[in-house]
Amino acid sequence: MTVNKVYSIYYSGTGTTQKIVSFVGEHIAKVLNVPFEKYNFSLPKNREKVLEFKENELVICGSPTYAGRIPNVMLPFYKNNIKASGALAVPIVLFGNRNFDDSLIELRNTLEENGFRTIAGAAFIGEHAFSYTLAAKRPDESDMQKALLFADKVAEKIKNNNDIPSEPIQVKGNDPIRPYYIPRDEHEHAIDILKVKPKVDTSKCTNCKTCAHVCPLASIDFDDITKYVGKCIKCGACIKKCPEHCRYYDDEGFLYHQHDLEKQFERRAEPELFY
Ligand SMILES: Cc1cc2nc3c(=O)[nH]c(=O)nc-3n(C[C@H](O)[C@H](O)[C@H](O)COP(=O)(O)O)c2cc1C
Repeated sequence: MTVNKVYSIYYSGTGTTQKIVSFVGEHIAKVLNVPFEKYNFSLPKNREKVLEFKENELVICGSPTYAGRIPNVMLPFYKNNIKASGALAVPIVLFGNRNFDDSLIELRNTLEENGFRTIAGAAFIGEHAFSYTLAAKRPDESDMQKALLFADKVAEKIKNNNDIPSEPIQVKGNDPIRPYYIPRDEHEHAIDILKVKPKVDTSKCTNCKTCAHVCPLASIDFDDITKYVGKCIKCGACIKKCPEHCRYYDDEGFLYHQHDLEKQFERRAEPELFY
């Protein structure tokens, strides 16, 4: 099997998926001495086309873990717009130090259903979109070392033709895939964060409109950035990319869940690599 081009494609609200998936793709391309291209479909205008990959191409495809799965609003793009006729693929998920549950296996299955042959997979850890302390500043130096090792293993596998099995890569996760993870309060009652949206501290806002530009669902009103014209998926892009740090959550249930995650999942989760 020869690979003549490597792609990194991803949705990434706060940039952690982008960091790992770009690095892995770029490194593999370097080792194989072939061209490399990135495709970021975080913004709606980049989710309009169908991407088709040929047999001699390798796609490193990334997604953050949301509620233990691929983000449900992005799933249609993963399912319908990333197609292949025998191209190789490597699914990678980024999770916020709790668990990646079934997100990796869901991404693997989706790629296989779309005509890819998955040859490796990985789950890395990224600073949690809801928090500045949970997995703070990850992926860090140690994670990048593991990403390097992983990229080398994938490149090696491609170079040694015989290592490419006909079966999908075995990864951790349940199949059939479990329902979305539900946050719960101290009485085990479900916390509904669906309608929660960040607020704006207008005393700090300079109206630069970064938040409106980076929203993956284009849900922030350009004329009045305190207003929403669509759904909020709480991806954290508007909060973490605001240069003045003026967007925040004040919903009681959401804050309970955030603090609960920070308390319960303080331990350091490590990347899991499958190759
Ligand atoms: C709506 C939502 C749900 C999430 N659910 C999980 C989860 O189930 N498990 C987990 O460990 N992290 C979870 N996270 C954290 C993200 O997986 C983590 O922040 C990831 O690094 C985000 O990737 P990005 O920077 O590419 O957007 C969730 C984040 C969001 C926004």
